[in-house]
Amino acid sequence: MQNSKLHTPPKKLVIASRESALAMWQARHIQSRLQALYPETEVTILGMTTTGDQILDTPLAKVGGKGLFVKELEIALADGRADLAVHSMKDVPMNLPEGFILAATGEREDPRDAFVSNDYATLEDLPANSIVGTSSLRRQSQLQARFPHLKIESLRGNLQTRLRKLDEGQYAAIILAAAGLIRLELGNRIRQFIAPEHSIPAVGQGALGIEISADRPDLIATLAPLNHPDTQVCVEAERGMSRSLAGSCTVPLGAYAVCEADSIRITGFVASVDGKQMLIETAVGSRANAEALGKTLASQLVAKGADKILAAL
Ligand SMILES: NCc1[nH]cc(CCC(=O)O)c1CC(=O)O
Repeated sequence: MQNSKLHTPPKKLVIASRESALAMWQARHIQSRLQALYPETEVTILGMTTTGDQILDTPLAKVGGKGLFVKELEIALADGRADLAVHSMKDVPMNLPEGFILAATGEREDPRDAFVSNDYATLEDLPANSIVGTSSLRRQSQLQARFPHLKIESLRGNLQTRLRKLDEGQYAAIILAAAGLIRLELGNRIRQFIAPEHSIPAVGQGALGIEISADRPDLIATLAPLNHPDTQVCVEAERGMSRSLAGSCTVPLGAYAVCEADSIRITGFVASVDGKQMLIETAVGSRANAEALGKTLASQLVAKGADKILAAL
């Protein structure tokens, strides 16, 4: 933290953000942190629409995945309209395009998936053939493994859109990330938090990513105080696992890491979409090499046959 006193921040900082309510909450959160750190700096937000926000009728797995939510923001970073972009880490591709780096990982909110329903208090209460909305293959596979009698249907759109579709009666229940609901003060919509053992979260779920152009190394010291070291190493381990398995939102895969004193404990899974094949492994290793720990976990999964499950997709 002494750094922030020693180094001179820029006079202006522009934050690129998607315009969804959650993205804007996250951008404003980072804006106020920066403003508190650097009262002399003018910190503004540049709101933008991304391709991912526009294609709402197709599951993400089919339209090309995570990159769709970050590309327009990266163009703004590259051409100097913005200095930093704030993302949900979950939406950040495993490999950033050349010329971009993650400058900081912001503290994780609750990483769990949440059960949201107007008619049922828990997943266990849903009658056979109930329609559950989610477009995440990760959520689908884990739900179907425990509740093969449920029907999963696609559900896209930002949080408000998804809640509206639930309220219109198209679904008996939907599954959302608790983090987004909590941040938008919609935590009262959560009927049940699904334990990470039952729904292993998405890589990076609940964490924030701060991306900059690799041509702006001057910003690294400016943004360093936003980094949350425990979140950073855990997300690094999760991303190491996913990267190693060439993971994206096109495959049913998840990983969740927690810090324990000097080590990290990470649990990850790979499954078939119907959840009938499900591999879950845990690895514990040093914080000092989080990415390598993720790779170790990936090789444990591969040793159990993960590559066969992934190839069959
Ligand atoms: N894929 C969209 C997305 N990206 C981040 C979040 C939630 C917040 C987070 O994980 O940080 C969501 C919505 C959801 O999955 O319900």
